[in-house]
Amino acid sequence: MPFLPPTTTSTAANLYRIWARQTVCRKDVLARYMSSNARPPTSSQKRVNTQDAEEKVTFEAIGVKPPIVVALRGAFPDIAHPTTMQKKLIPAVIGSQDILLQDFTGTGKSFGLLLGLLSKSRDLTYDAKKGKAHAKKGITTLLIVPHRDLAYQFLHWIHHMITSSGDELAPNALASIGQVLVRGAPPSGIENSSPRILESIIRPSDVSSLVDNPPHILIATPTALMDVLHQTPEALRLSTLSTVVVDEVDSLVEWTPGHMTAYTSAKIKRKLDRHPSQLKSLLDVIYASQSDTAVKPIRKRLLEQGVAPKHRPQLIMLSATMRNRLRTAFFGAFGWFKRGKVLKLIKSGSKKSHGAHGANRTTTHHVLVVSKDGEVKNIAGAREIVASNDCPADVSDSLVQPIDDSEEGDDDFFPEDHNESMVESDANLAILNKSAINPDMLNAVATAFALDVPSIALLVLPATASVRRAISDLQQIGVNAHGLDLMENETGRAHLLSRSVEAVDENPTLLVSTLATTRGIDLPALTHVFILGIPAERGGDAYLHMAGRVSRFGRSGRVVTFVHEREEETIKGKLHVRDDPKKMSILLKKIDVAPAKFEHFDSADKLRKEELEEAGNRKK
Ligand SMILES: Nc1ncnc2c1ncn2[C@@H]1O[C@H](COP(=O)(O)OP(=O)(O)OP(=O)(O)O)[C@@H](O)[C@H]1O
Repeated sequence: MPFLPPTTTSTAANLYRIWARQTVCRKDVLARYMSSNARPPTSSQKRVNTQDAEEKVTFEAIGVKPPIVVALRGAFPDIAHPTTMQKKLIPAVIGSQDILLQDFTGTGKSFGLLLGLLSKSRDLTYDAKKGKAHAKKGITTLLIVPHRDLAYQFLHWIHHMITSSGDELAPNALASIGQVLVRGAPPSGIENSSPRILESIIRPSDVSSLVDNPPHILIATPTALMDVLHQTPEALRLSTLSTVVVDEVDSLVEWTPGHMTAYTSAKIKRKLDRHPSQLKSLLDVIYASQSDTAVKPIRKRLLEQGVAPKHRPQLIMLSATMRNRLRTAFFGAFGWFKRGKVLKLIKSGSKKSHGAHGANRTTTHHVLVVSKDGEVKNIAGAREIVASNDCPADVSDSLVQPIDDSEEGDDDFFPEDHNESMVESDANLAILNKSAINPDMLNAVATAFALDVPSIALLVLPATASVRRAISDLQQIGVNAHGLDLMENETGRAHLLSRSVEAVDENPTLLVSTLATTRGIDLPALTHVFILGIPAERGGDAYLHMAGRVSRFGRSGRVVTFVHEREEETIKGKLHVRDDPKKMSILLKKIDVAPAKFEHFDSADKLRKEELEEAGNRKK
């Protein structure tokens, strides 16, 4: 639905404000994004470019197979050279060494990983003990992801590469390279996908294509994999695996947080032992040592059936955020990695392109405070934006370095609940059960969206909110809102391959999601992330992942968080204070981010009145 001047009076003031100000400002907005994303290279970029040219580093030179390079050039012409990190990552992926990779969001970890995986030998498995490779037929790589949209994104990248020559794919051609295994009923919007994509997405209840046509790479969520392991383990044939990858690994494992009493720590450990995460159960089957009695029975059964791996497959784990304690646990408590045998590619914390904690310097961060009567203001202390000639972050200067164990931070957190499907299966029930969002907050988002977004933005809701309901509420006030759900929703999918902001969209799109389904998602044309409320649990890491959907690979972007104003309430004579602006300030400080003023809400009333009058005059 396009923005139209409203005719009713109930929310007319707000709607008019959105519509009118959209007309006034959005052309200027585009100009800003176009210029910020098309700046001349900095001296450091020139230096890196010259260095790369001198070294003549090509994807072929680091081991990517020639047909993959041809497909890459056809599908992604702007991806010309590997980055510094990819130069180390790709050869190691193609080889057989275990890898632990931590680098900033949007630096090409997942993409580089995929190029390496596609270049791995299909029919060989490496026996580290004998130092020999064996011929085999089966799944080569298990690529484990936290949610189905990320699985879909990987499949989409593969599909785009192999179809870029324009040739129609033969049946099963994509499925023999990559298949996606996820839970849930096939989403209703999926039928608009290519038939090759459709036949490559399977459910645990029907894994016949895994048996008939085992893919080179199986992309799956841990829950779906465990379903298959319980029901039809022979379909997975873990014995043929040469590599297991866990993307966004810190979102999939649970571990005992620090800074607590021995008693509490032991209690949590007991709980985690009783109810391990799906990923832990799965990796224990593949990597547990023979002495581990807890997992021995399952392994024994699978070994008897000939479906458990006899030899240890290569293990690769990656994420933009991995705390020290977790990395240490991979070697110690979990025992999945062996000390001294892992290639550790760990971000350097370069303050030039990223803050100490990894927030991208080409992102502008804003916090808007919404009062009880719907007034929206910048958070106290927000700095003025100074027009800057700073260039976009040079992804090459996020250097990979040996592990630095001095970055101990606040890791008192537990993993969130991973909901594979963003859109609830029973919509009505979900709408009733999940909490509605304060209309003033949604109005504030709609206003910021209308004023500042040229083409596409992402709204991330708290885990407790109903995505469907928010979409419906936003649509009612004229916002072109859709679920991010890439399988379900063609609107989101359409943006997977758009490379940049090219025009003011007459009717910009607002994609709506929760944190659990935004990790790792790459929508190159995205310029804005709107976050509703303070990121709960692991606040800093959660914020970095949400904010990391923009400013990817040197682009720029804006992140706007909406919080309620400070509230005080006296209950039974006791004063209760909820100070979200203060909490947000503390969170941003921890990750080395200083909020800037969102200019449209600056000295609010005066500016707004002037702009509205101007818009009104133009309309007459
Ligand atoms: N060598 C390259 N040259 C230019 N662009 C690249 C290169 N490698 C990757 N990209 C682009 O960078 C973007 C981000 O890639 P990717 O999703 O792999 O990042 P990531 O580090 O995995 O991010 P996240 O931590 O959010 O998962 C993609 O649009 C991809 O096409």
